[in-house]
Amino acid sequence: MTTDDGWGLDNLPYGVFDSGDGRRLGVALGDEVIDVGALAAAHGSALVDVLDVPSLDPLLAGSPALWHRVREALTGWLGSPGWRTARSPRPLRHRRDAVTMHLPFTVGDYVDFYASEHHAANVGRILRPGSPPLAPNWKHLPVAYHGRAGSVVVSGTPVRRPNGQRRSDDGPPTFGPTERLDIEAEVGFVVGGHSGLGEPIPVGEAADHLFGVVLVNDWSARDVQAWEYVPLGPFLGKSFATSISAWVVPWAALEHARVAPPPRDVPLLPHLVDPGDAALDLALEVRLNGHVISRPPFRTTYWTAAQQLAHLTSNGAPTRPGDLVASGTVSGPGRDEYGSLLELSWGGREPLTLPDGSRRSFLADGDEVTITARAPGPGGRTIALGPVTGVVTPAG
Ligand SMILES: O=C(O)/C=C/C(=O)CC(=O)CC(=O)O
Ligand SMILES: [Ca+2]
Ligand SMILES: [Mg+2]
Repeated sequence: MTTDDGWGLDNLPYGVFDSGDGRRLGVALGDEVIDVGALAAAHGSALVDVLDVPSLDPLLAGSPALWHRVREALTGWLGSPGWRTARSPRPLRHRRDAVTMHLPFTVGDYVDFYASEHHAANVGRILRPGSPPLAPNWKHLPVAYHGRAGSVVVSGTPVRRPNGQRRSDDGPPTFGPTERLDIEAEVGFVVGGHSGLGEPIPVGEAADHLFGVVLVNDWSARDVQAWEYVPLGPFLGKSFATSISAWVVPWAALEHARVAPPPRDVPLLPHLVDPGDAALDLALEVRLNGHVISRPPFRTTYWTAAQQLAHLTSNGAPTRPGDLVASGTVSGPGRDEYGSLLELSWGGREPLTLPDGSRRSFLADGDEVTITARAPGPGGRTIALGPVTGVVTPAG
């Protein structure tokens, strides 16, 4: 382990691992996963109640004060010399590449935003040429739809090409394997605590409800989506699988990544005016079969997590621990900064050529997609996020 591989003490992302005898909560440190339940037990800490458990759920149900206390304790224990030899009920350390990772928390409600202006404008240009790239509402509220929590899967889960109904140019629609299977590189916010029915979260308090961040690949079947989504929005074209990284980076670890969002072009209604440093400087990288195909810069995203949470509760809708709020596809202004193949191949009209000579507009069976990210940490060090990875398997 080097001190700046992004997996140092400044990060300590949470995950659920199994080293052969069941699921346990851990944190990643270097190339190891630390059994935090065993660590808390070794210190005789009452935090075993939320750490010696098979999921992040108990911690997510707690308060920001508890999240802070846990992080302080972990940083203190793991930062003290000799921690590796502490007497513990079971091994404290496992190699990260030798354990199986599971979904780290029970996903509550899943909402998918559309917060990147570059992405939304590109999609408008590709799918609705002749109309303004952005709909009239776009700069007044963060557009979103409710997704399907039950098909959120952990990184590494194979993604089967979905069947669906597609439009046909010269006859009735057909049903079969999607021919336009796409990725969407996104950032997901993991919500903790509760906000009650009828109790909107003020934009200035939204950060108190953000436990951490995952990377998301919101796999999308573009042909199914295009045919089905008028007028109610995405349904089966996006509900077959959404992959999230196994590691949840604590919100507190991203303190040094907070930056000002892009300038707002139109005045916002008061409930959406967020604090000046509410955006995050995350540099994403998307690989297809090992080759980098895009580097989306999350800091260019127009709507922040605080605005998304304020908007989604502004009608009094409650939140629950484990809600997943995804940013929507992250695209930057550059051609090599787009977060979907729809944009990278410009609607399929300009296929990508991979270094092995093969060409792609959309995904082929056997393709592997991996998204990672890095953020600035304290002292010039970095914080690693991800990976979220998945291989496409043939339709059933
Ligand atoms: O504007 C459209 O017709 C389609 C938009 C999307 O598919 C984007 C979406 O689902 C949200 C996102 O990830 O940005
Ligand atoms: Ca999406
Ligand atoms: Mg999806």
